[in-house]
Amino acid sequence: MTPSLAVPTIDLGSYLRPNASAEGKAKVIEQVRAACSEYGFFQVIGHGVAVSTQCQMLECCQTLFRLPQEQKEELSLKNSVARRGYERIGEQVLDSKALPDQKEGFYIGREVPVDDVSFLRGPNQWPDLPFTVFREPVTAYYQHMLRLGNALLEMLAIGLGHELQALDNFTKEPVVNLKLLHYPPHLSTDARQFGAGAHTDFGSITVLLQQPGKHGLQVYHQASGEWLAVPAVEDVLIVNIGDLINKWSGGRYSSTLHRVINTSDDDRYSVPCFYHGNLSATNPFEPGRTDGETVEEHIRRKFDTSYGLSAK
Ligand SMILES: O=C(O)CCC(=O)C(=O)O
Ligand SMILES: [Fe+2]
Repeated sequence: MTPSLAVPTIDLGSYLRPNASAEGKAKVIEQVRAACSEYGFFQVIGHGVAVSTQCQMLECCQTLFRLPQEQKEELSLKNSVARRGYERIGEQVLDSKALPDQKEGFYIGREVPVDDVSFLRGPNQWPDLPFTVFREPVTAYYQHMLRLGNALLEMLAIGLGHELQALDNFTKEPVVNLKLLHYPPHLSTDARQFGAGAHTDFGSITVLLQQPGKHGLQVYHQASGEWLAVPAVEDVLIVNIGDLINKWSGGRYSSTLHRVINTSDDDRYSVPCFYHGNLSATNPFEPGRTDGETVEEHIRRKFDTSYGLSAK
């Protein structure tokens, strides 16, 4: 691997701080713009999420995935119109040329009343764990992701030369989903086996929390043709562009291939947060240009393919 190549690290403090100067904000926006066009990925510090909040979120992963298998299966996402709940190992195929993913997952999103259920909107399937052990810390982390996601979208929009009002419809009641993930130790010697096969993310942006020291994420760098390892470091979150922003930015922001091989000899937990946006929104940046597909149509297609619900 070329030693100088690495996914850039950006300190968001100069943008997010309440008294941030216009100059400080402009610098962050430019760093984000440059990272999104070359890598489609960046590492963030100064994001405002306390280390203790991150640790609690990762502990929730461990507690959840250690529940008996049948208890997890009872919460299967297949029983949920809103697509909340449990995905067993091998249930998702992110790369159709690879073997099924060696990971189990659990989707949690905004809690919507039972009488208003539709695709990606509805109640969560909470596991039978004490409120303070699971639901409370997960909900607290979710609120942070919502705030950070909205701020990142502002930076992206400004970097593309748009007014913040462009985001108004798109960020109204947005669909934002956490996915708790568990990768068991990687034992297979088959080169087609990954924890998560090579894929681009479906939605707008993803903010990823990794368990410190449990490395495994690799990002494809188009210009050099190399897979770059992104280390799992305490208090560093990873941000990447999804297919929607790639399409809506006319390819100026790249939604980059990435994959996971758990290289840690141990269980690996991670929590991506997928910011999809308002389900009925279309391209907020250049309405009328691109295909007019709504967020809902796009995400439904991607979901159905990767869970084998429709012809590939
Ligand atoms: O677990 C990770 O580090 C990344 C997971 C991922 O890329 C995904 O779920 O889309
Ligand atoms: Fe991903």
